[in-house]
Amino acid sequence: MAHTSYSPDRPWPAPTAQAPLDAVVEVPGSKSLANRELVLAAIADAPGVIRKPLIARDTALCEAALVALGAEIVHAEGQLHVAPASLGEMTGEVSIDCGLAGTVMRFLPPLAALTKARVRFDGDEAARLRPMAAVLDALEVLGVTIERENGDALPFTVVGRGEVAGGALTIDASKSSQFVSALLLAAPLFTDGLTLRHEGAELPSLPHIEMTLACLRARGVNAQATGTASWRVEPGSIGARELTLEPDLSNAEPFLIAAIIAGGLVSIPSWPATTAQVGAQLAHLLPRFGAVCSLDQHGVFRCDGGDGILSGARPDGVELDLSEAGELAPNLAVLCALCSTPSTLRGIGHLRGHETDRLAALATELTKIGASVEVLDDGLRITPGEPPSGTTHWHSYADHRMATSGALLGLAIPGIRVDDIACTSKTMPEFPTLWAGMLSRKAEVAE
Ligand SMILES: O=C(O)C1=C[C@@H](OP(=O)(O)O)[C@@H](O)[C@H](O)C1
Ligand SMILES: C=C(OP(=O)(O)O)C(=O)O
Repeated sequence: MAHTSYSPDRPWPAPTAQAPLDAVVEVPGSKSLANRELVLAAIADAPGVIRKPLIARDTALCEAALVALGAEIVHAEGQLHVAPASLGEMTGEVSIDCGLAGTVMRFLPPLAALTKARVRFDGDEAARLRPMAAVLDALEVLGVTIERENGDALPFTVVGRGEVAGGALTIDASKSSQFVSALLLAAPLFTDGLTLRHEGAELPSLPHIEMTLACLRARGVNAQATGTASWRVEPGSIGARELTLEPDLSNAEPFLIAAIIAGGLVSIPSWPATTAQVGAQLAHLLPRFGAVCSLDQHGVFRCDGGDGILSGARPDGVELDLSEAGELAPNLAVLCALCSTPSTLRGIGHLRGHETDRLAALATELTKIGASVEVLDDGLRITPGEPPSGTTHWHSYADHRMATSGALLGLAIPGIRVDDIACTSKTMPEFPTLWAGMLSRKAEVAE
């Protein structure tokens, strides 16, 4: 897999923006769609094809896990061909590396439960801190044996019996919507399907659950929300598909925000007219910071940052509820630190269980660049300050969105060094190249 030559020992000098931008950025495929479609293709009733597949660490791990469970996956001429697994026939000892991918550690255990194998899951050191209880407890309630080595977290072994009865289940998904998605994705193969209910403080990232339902329905599965926090998936076969992956709209975010900081225009082609991706919310989130956003009939999404923050035109701070769009929060937090007045981001307490504790990480790193950050129960209060001169070491915490946040700050603040830009390979190995390409395209400045 493509990696940059930067590493924690060789920090990435984040480039500053020298002029307003005029760039077209082709963003690779959606991680969330890719790993849902990979999982569904691997348990479908016939072979399928994914065009424009995402080639990144999270998808590579998902593919390897599905192959370990018996699927056949072949990359050929920019397409991915998937021959489904016969889960019920799989026996023996299987080992699955989840890396740091939430979608792998949550989506794969219910599939493992449908095998007759012992499937051990582990991942990066940081992955062992990510919440898993709701999926593990749910599988146990459904009669699956889980051998736990670390309490509620990775590593653990799923001991499959070749079938899962399904039926009615209540879980607490307040720490991650992926618990709900994980169970819904496997539910058509449960003998009685699944009637699932969330009971808990809040339910984050609702659009990601809607994405799961949409992916299931596109394959002929009867999958519905039956209330604001309840769902029903009927048992039955999962249809095979040939599909083209949409670009990752959440990974478009740092490029679009770059236009707000540097000024000028950033365009993203192939933006879907309708989509289940939460990144579509950027169309109304970015105008809160003064951008003008539009989507034309050819599928080009444009973010016009006008003169840009670098010209001295700093937008007012914002009050945002990001409970639906938590994955957009780190890059928006950076933008808040460059505003003229304080901002509050709410609805994102669950970011403590993401790739790192993102609330703590953002507070620590933004403080280094002069902001005052208060960590709230469910978010962050960010008061902009005076950036230091000299070098600032921006720590990525192995988190791709912390790394892109550092790159964004570097546009405005000289001397930012991102310690691990290569961790963007989790969902977008091309990030450093795309970033450099974007910055090399400057707007014509009228004399
Ligand atoms: O299902 C998915 O693809 C995702 C769901 C969300 O997780 P949480 O509900 O844990 O925030 C999101 O933040 C993550 O980036 C991807
Ligand atoms: C939370 C994220 O990832 P994951 O799918 O690993 O949960 C993310 O990409 O912001």
